[in-house]
Amino acid sequence: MTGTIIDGKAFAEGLRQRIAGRVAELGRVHGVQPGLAVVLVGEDPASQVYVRNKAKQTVEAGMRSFEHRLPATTSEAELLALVARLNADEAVDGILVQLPLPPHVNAQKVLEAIDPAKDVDGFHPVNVGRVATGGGGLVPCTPLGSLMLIKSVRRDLAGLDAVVVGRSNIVGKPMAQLLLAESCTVTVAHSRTRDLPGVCRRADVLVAAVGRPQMIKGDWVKPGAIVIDVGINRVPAPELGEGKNRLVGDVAYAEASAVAGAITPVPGGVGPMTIACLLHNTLESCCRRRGLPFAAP
Ligand SMILES: Nc1nc2c(c(=O)[nH]1)N[C@@H](CN(C=O)c1ccc(C(=O)N[C@@H](CCC(=O)O)C(=O)O)cc1)CN2
Ligand SMILES: [Mg+2]
Repeated sequence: MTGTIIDGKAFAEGLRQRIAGRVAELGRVHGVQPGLAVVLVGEDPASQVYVRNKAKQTVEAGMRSFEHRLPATTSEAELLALVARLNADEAVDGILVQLPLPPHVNAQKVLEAIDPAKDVDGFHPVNVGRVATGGGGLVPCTPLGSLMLIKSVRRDLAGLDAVVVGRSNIVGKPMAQLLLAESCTVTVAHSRTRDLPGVCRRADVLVAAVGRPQMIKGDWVKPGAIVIDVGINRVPAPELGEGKNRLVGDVAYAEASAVAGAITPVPGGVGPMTIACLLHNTLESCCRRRGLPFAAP
């Protein structure tokens, strides 16, 4: 038996098309064009790819893209000054500072300097608090996309046992909040959890966000479970040629897909949803900032 493969690439493409339709309508009816500013500090190769893709998909959705590429030597004060300018810029509805930042910059301080109304990453404590209290804050993109994929295979999650492996501020903690809001019974597991395989085996919904290649084995998965793999790990792949790498998730996919009811692949699962949800949040912040109605696209 192989579980349903949840095609995040196709879902993200559909979502981006629906967003583009809404953006076109905003322009026609209200003369408004959402704008997203993305800030990249330094030359991290993966971050450069993500930022390029964000800018490309922003423009394809009909939004304005403002790219700010700064050298790795940029000081915290210079970065804070840029954030202040973007906060004040009426054409900018969303601000995203690509992570990771260089070690000499206090990332939390920079994230907290972003106007919560423009915080399309949903990392500002005001949005974290609103999401935790059900108050309609901007939701971090990866957990939001993961929830959309879960709900694409099962609408009603009430009463299900959900296990989130990983407790990061970016994925694990907000994911747990979203599943709790869906009336799941949520466990957040992490590196110090006792009997992690046993805890995972209880999960009707299992979200893996630990950053360890293929750590979650097939026999940790409850038969029929929905498995969401947030991991993006580059591992050596000598079979592809000398010095080559390939991407794997946090889940041992071949084993787990034989047991799961539905599972996301890596690549092509959660990853593409992250940028689609960034556009979703930019549309949402544009509408909310201007007092226009926003309904999920
Ligand atoms: N400010 C932020 N920084 C970072 C975030 C974030 O949400 N906000 N998330 C990650 C990186 N990220 C977006 O920034 C991201 C990661 C992965 C993908 C994606 O499409 N992955 C593909 C594979 C891509 C590849 O081949 O490398 C997939 O999984 O299919 C998009 C965006 C860290 N920083
Ligand atoms: Mg992400």
